[in-house]
Amino acid sequence: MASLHALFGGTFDPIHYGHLKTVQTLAQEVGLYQVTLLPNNVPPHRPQPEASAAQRVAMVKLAIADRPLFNLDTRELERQTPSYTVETLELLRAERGEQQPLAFIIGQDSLLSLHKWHRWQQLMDLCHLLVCQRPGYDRAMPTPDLQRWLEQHQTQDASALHHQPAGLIWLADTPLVPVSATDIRRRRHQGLSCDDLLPPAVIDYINYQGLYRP
Ligand SMILES: Nc1ncnc2c1ncn2[C@@H]1O[C@H](COP(=O)(O)OP(=O)(O)OP(=O)(O)O)[C@@H](O)[C@H]1O
Ligand SMILES: O=C(O)c1ccc[n+]([C@@H]2O[C@H](COP(=O)([O-])O)[C@@H](O)[C@H]2O)c1
Repeated sequence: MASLHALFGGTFDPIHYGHLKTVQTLAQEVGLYQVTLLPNNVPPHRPQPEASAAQRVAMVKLAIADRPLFNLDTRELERQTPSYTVETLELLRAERGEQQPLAFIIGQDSLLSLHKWHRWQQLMDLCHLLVCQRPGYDRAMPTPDLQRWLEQHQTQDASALHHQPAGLIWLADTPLVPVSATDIRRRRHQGLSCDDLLPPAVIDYINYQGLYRP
């Protein structure tokens, strides 16, 4: 069986240490050798990003240049329709076959609103979910039905993620990293420093491009 392929989708407006540090720890926890960053083009459930798709990808490239765990898949940028995860996973499944273990990484905030995603119940037929903790978000699901759904899929056996193609949820024990792209954009708009929140090369790019200006 091929090894577990993990994807990490996001708007990355901009990419930051909340993404990079949590996923680096997650990779050690479950044994991931490669994590593919998947920047979306048209985020389904939020206003359009401030940075263009090209700028968001440029920032991702700078952030991962010295982090060999990560690589980049720009396929969602080729679709002008909303970047529905289920559609991207269907394409990957078709390419990689039924038996390849595939995982999609999300933060706890995304898990809590997963039931609002396009065709959300089909996601578990296509991938595992690896969920990173995030400060300020409840660990319990918003309704008893959703909590039952979570418990039906949850595993505490990391090796199962590598041996089953899809259908499991791993609630990771990753550190709480109190960084969000919203906060970074707000700090920039207010003229505040963002040192320590994202890689220096990304900060240089933001300055050079005049992004998130006051
Ligand atoms: N600090 C963090 N800890 C854990 N997961 C995170 C963190 N920041 C983002 N994520 C997760 O990374 C994925 C992509 O996030 P995204 O690019 O939207 O960043 P964000 O900081 O949540 O952005 P915004 O503040 O604009 O909503 C989402 O699944 C999100 O839950
Ligand atoms: O498929 C959906 O309906 C859907 C709804 C919300 C978010 N997503 C995906 O989840 C990932 C994180 O989203 P975001 O908005 O937190 O950057 C990103 O890959 C999005 O395209 C997907």
